[in-house]
Amino acid sequence: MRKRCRNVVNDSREALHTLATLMPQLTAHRSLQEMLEIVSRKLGAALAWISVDDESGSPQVVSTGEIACHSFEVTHFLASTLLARHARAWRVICWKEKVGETLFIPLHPGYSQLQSGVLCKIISHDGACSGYFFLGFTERLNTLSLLKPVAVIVVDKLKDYFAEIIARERMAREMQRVVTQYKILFERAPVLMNSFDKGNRCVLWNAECQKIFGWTMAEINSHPDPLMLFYPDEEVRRRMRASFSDAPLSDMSEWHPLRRDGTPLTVLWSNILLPDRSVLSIGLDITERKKAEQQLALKATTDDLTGCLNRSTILQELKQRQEAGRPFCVLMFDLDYFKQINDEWGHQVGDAALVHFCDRLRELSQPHAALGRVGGEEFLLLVQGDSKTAVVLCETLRASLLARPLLVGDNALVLSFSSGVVVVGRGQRDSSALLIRADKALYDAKRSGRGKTVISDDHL
Ligand SMILES: Nc1nc2c(ncn2[C@@H]2O[C@H](COP(=O)(O)OP(=O)(O)OP(=O)(O)O)[C@@H](O)[C@H]2O)c(=O)[nH]1
Repeated sequence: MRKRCRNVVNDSREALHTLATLMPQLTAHRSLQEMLEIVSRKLGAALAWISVDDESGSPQVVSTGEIACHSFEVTHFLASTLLARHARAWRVICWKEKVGETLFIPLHPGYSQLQSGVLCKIISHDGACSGYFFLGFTERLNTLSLLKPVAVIVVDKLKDYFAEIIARERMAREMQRVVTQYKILFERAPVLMNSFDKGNRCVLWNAECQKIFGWTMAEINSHPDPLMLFYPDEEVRRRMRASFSDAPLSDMSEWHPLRRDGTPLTVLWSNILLPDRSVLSIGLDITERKKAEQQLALKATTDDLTGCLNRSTILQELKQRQEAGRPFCVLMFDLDYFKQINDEWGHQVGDAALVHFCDRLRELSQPHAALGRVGGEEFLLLVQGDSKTAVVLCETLRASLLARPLLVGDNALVLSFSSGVVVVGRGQRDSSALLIRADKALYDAKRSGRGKTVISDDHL
């Protein structure tokens, strides 16, 4: 066995000297482990431990010295001493010899080595926590007659600090538990969480951020201004920085940051300014939801076959343009002999003819024109301009349908249409009257032989 170097207290002068040098070192700033090591070293103990009752029911044991001691042995040892029964704030038991036989099982190396010991029960002033403090020696206690009073004085001093140290260590463990919980929460939560310090360095970038944006934290921090990766536009970055608020989650606003592959996302962000001027951002990626909403909205307003606005949407658009008060033209189109196309070529070719007609018309229309399907083969077009604009458009469309007929196998179908035009002046707000006029002009075009455009000359 290794030769031990001890500083065992063996006369009164030495005891006093030990106490005098030990006491100033016992301060509440130290951890239990540090306290234990100092006391055990100073008093020459081969084993020292502190056992603190825990809320969990199993005592927390801190030990030091050459002989290993485990909480299992401590629990059994304490039970055998019956010290737990004593309600006094502290109490001491001394073993003059063979304490190892009480503390350890026969196979344990400490069984025969440990001869004497001092066990103290300590209850804090407020009774909130209790614990045990043990010092074990390889020498017999009757040769160390001064050890007990020294241990008693030390324990009395320690008692004052125990509650404080234990509470502090519990608090530290609790803090650690909370920090671990938050770390797991930040890391695994299915929401975007990131944080940038006041120097614009990324200090938190959770798994969801990495998954959605595609950047790792190291990649982000390799950029001089990480925000640029997500918002290349300077003005957007300025607005983003202005949105940092110290009111958490009060206003989640919609942003369109870029992913690593350059595709835009739709994210609801709440950017919380923390007291140290760092920013914690919590976000929800609503890109897919937004797309689905847009698709639903599109479906609700467009005609599935031709992609034009549907009947209710084009009529609503007509109303809005009338209310805006600016002059415009209404063109009502109807394909000629469409029934024959269906009958001769089948319904699918009829559908293709409708799509072909709308595609040609869209190509020729102004960017702000509105095209809607109001019936089977009947369409409404709203354009800026006068009757001349409308007539030119109709003629150009006829030329386009002639130049680019609908191809059905080897056959080329030239689509013909009739149209009625109404010029809408300021103050004409009755859309039903306007549609009646357009319909009448269209009917006149049909009656006069089809393939024509008639301008309504009625006045409201
Ligand atoms: N393929 C196809 N046909 C449609 C659709 N909607 C309506 N139709 C057909 O369009 C035809 C319209 O016939 P009519 O109102 O007689 O019109 P037309 O044959 O063009 O005659 P005129 O307008 O007088 O020149 C009907 O046969 C409808 O079944 C559609 O979505 N697809």
